[in-house]
Amino acid sequence: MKYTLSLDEGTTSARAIVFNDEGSVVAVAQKEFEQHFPKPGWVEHDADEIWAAQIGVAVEALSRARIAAKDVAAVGIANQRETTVIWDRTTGTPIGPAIVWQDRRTAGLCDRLRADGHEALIQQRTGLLIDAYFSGSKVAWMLDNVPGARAKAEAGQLAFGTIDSWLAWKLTGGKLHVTDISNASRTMLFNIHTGCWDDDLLKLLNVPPSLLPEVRASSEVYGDITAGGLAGVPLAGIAGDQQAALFGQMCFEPGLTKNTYGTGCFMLQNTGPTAVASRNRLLTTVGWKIGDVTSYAMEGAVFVGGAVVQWLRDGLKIIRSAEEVNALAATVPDNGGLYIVPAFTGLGAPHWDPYARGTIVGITRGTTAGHLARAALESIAFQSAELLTAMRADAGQPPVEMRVDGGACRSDLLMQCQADLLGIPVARPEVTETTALGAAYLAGLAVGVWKTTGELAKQYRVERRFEPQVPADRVAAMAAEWSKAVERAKNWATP
Ligand SMILES: Nc1ncnc2c1ncn2[C@@H]1O[C@H](COP(=O)(O)OP(=O)(O)O)[C@@H](O)[C@H]1O
Ligand SMILES: O=P(O)(O)OC[C@H](O)CO
Repeated sequence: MKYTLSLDEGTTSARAIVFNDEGSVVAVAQKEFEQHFPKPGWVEHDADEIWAAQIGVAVEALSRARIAAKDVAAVGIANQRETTVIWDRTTGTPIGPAIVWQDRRTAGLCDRLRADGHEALIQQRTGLLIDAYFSGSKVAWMLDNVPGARAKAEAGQLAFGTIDSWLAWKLTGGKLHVTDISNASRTMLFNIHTGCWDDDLLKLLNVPPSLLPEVRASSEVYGDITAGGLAGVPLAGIAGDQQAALFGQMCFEPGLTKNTYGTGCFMLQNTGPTAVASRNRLLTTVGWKIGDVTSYAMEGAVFVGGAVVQWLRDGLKIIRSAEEVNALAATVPDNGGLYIVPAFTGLGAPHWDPYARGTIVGITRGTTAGHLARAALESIAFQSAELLTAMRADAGQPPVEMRVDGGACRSDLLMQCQADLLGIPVARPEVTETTALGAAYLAGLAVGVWKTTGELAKQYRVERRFEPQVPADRVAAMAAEWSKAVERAKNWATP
């Protein structure tokens, strides 16, 4: 039996999962790490804490699977994307906290780039819209705000990486400074058509090229791991977690689409070897590169998805665990006219408003905690439905079903609501750890555990399909109410 090990480094926790060659989960280990919110709109992680959590759970997963490093054919990484780390090449020490993808501190810089007329160039080269979400402005901020950073960067002493690069560096004791093309495509510094870092964009953001990792394919042997517990195992797969989930959902053909319900929600459609430019404020991104072939995807990103449930748990304290939201929401037959727009860190696609903030509208004397729970779950489904509306308007091939995964897809209530609002079936697979599965597949393909994507596609199994049950005119009325609520949330915080 050949095993693959996935390191699934998400926004709130590091997970390690051992898969067998049938793509089934053999063992899981998970550790949450701390979220730092030093100022409104700022979100930071400690990169050293992430590394300690990740290597810890990797060792624990092997032990739970009762296997050793020698039994592992390959390791794959799937990571929270865009989150930016800069570290000293000699000491391996981060120069400051990692700036997380949700962080809005660079919204002003992004406003200036837009005002100076760079939007069209950036969209054409990178497939992205100018937004604080992506790594480029975060790198610029660190170089300009961490004392001494710019001089060190110009002297070639610093390395930049998204979390995949950071983990690859740590796993190999500083031998590898690499990223994969799917992660590079989220930096706003990378040309998705030429497959190279873009000199014009590096100049625009004043980022010295010496900082940058080497861009590699998503499935290849990058090098052997040296870190204790995994020593000798090849690192052979890297992808951003959302692209990894698209791969793990076996969306190998153009038109196949998935939505992941984690901290945020990320809807991606495979568009094949063509980078399709969006006319509806979605993103064009690299799905993966295997051999010489690059596959592209169209993406809609919602910043707060499952995290609204965490807010009910940790902020309002009206539930004790995430799954309790479902029982609480079931105490009411409908939302009673209540809408929560969880724009806690602004709004992503298709609105792209960094100054939007969370809003609750429609409160009456009859509003209960049950209505809040229901409105929270519905907000996840409404935001995702907006993504599909944009995707339908853009895509040559509107999706015929939505493949779902991520922590919050466990909620049957949410999935039924989602099918109703999307108007297409929602398919929940048996293995919902599709992010990790995608990274395992990418790594396993590189070392011959599996030979082709056709072989992988045979492993796809649906656990439950949710069919739309609400008439289209009722859905349209609900969507109109939601849009009114979104307008109330927009443009609230002061730039
Ligand atoms: N049964 C559930 N019902 C609704 N939401 C849930 C449920 N279980 C987990 N969640 C939500 O899913 C999210 C966790 O999903 P996960 O895929 O682990 O996220 P991430 O990879 O972003 O850290 C949390 O935000 C949590 O609130
Ligand atoms: O950690 P997740 O699963 O919420 O994913 C975060 C995304 O990669 C951000 O772009």
